[in-house]
Amino acid sequence: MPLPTAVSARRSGTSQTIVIKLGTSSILSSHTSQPKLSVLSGIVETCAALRAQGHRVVLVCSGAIGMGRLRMGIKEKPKSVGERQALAALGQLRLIALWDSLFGQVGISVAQVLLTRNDIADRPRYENARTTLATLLSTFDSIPIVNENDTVSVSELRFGDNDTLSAITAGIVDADYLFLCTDVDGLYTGNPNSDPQARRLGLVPSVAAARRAVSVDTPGSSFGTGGMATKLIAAELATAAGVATVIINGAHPAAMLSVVERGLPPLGDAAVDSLASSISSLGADELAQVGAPALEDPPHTLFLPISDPLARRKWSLLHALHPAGSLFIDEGAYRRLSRPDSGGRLLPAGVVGVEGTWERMQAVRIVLRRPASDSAAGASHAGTADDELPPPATLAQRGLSVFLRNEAGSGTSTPIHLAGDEPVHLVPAAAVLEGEARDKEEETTRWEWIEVGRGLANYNSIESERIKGIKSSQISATLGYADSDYIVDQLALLPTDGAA
Ligand SMILES: N[C@@H](CCC(=O)OP(=O)(O)O)C(=O)O
Repeated sequence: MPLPTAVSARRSGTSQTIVIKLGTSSILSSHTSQPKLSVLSGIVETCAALRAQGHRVVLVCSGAIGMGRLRMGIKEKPKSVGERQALAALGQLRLIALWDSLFGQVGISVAQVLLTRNDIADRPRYENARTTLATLLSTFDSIPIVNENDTVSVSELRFGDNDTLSAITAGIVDADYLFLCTDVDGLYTGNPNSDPQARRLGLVPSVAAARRAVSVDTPGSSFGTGGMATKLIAAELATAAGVATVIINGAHPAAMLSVVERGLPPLGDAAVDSLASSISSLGADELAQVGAPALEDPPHTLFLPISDPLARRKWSLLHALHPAGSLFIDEGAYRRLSRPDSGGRLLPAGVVGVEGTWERMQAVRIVLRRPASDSAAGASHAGTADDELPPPATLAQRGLSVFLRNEAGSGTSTPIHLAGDEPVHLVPAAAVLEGEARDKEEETTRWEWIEVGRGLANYNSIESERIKGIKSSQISATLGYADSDYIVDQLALLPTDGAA
């Protein structure tokens, strides 16, 4: 089915697609817990004005749990998952009813879109969500209001925070702008309440540079799930998809009109270059340049879209589709994949292990297994609960158990944010593949596991397990059929720091 114009006519003329993310703190008062009606009305008026200028608007709105607490008169934060999910069910209804009534005053139809990661887990479902959103925007000229489907989402299929959800939504609808509304004026280098040197970043050409410039003590979204860390992740995801990302104070929604009217500075502009260096060097004089006068009114932080964004399919593969498992590859396979003529296809011969359960055409992680250098091994294991690898004699009896951990060591969840400076390390809790006989040398090798890319599986996980390590010419004899010579297609490699 051809895509409606909202998605296909990207950046044509002056009509833009604008995603606005509203956190709980933007819509509910932290003092009274009541809806900020004047702010909500301002958002409605701003959306109406943007649409009158020919733009399309998508809202990503938090607050279901907060509204549920308000409705049920619950003062404390809910502790159990069940309570949070039930309160979200009670509150989402109120939230959407409030928006429906406010937008109804200006004749705009709104549509509720509740998503879990599962809903965009594979290519067909991702395309389905894309078509639905595009149809809502174009055919029905409405404003989709997106939230996580908190009531049914289980931890491994959660987006986790609506900053990330909004960035993924922005990628799905090919947005031009993503506005992350919060309760401060932008991204600060420190906490302006306690640090007189703290500056608001104005124009940010590189999220990585901004990350180096910003201390962890930055304010923002103190009443919601996401803080500035999740906003930076969202900015990185969205700018990689070619979406200009703006952190702005949600208390003054009309400011978004000025930002869109002004447009983006020309890429490669000298001012942008000088700001790029000022942010990364952090000198006091240079920091004074951050927050250029052009961005003072209205105050905000603007992350420029990267000039050569990832192609849509590659972006969705790396950042939106939910990987159902992992294929572990050897260094030879990784070298072949890194060649420009690899065609993004992986032969079964280079696969040394399979983990997870998936069907054909689901996304899988491509994980490089290589002997750990001493320093890398030390870094990978620092601070882990399972610090010591099991002794070699027991390895063959243990099932493969790996968890993802980023450089900051922030836990065991699977991060979807993988385009940063550092590769994400898979830390082996037991560096052995289940049921696999290892020779002495293999058993004593300490492996390092690095996610290097993602791809779409041509064979399901059971088939993949059976054909791993064999030549393509043997697939037919092994499975009784051979639908493809390749175990994975459409493989996209992550940016690396020289993993091979
Ligand atoms: N989905 C949840 C909010 C999750 C979230 O990220 O909240 P916030 O940090 O306020 O944007 C809800 O509607 O309550």
